[in-house]
Amino acid sequence: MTRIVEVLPDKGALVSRALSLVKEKIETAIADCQGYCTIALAGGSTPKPLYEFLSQENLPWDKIHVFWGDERYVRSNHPDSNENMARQAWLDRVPIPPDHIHPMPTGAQDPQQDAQTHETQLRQFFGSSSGDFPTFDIILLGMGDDGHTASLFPHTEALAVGDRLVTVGNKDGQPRLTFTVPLINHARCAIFLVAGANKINALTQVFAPEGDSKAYPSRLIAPQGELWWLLDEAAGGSLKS
Ligand SMILES: O=C(O)[C@H](O)[C@@H](O)[C@H](O)[C@H](O)COP(=O)(O)O
Repeated sequence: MTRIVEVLPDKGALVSRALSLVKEKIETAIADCQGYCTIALAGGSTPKPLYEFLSQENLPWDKIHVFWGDERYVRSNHPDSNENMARQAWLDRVPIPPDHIHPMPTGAQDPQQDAQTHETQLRQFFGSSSGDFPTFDIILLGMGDDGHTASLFPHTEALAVGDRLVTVGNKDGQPRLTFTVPLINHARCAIFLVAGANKINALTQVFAPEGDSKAYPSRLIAPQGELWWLLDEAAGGSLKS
């Protein structure tokens, strides 16, 4: 794993840097790999402006496949849905083929069943048999002020799932669907976008040489390729010293 940390002056600069990096990684994936790019999106508030900027780009949309690294267990038209946010901010505004958009299913009223369904969908897309882990070109991640990422929350069972691609996360008793740690760690490139002073403590714990990964699950993220941390000064300024 190669870790790159960039601290940007403010959130606007972070989003601009993220745009240039994501565009670069998309173009590299299309050129270097299989002729298309697979990108998994993060939810939450930080990446939304990035998605809005991506909607204004002229990218080879027919060579891009979009997935989500986690999803709240709500209908896709719910205001809390990560799919809904990304479609409104980006995907509904560009000519990406509809079958290039691969949302996590949440309609079975059974999170375990939907997690298994998406696992099957991923394995079919990547042609990967059970036991191995497909490689996403890009996985975008946020980090909560508790150190969670995707829907891998502190001290939950999802952190220990090592034989699946998708599992059920748990936030305060509410189910979510999430990529597992090993799936994220098989990525060519994982990119954290973290902004705001409320993330200082969690970042300090995640970057500490020693620490409790169960308490700060973002410590578990170590992709086989590149791990990028794009931070604003408010969140990551103290890490520079
Ligand atoms: O579904 C989600 O909410 C995200 O996947 C989650 O992991 C998010 O990235 C963090 O909670 C940070 O959220 P903010 O970007 O809003 O701080």
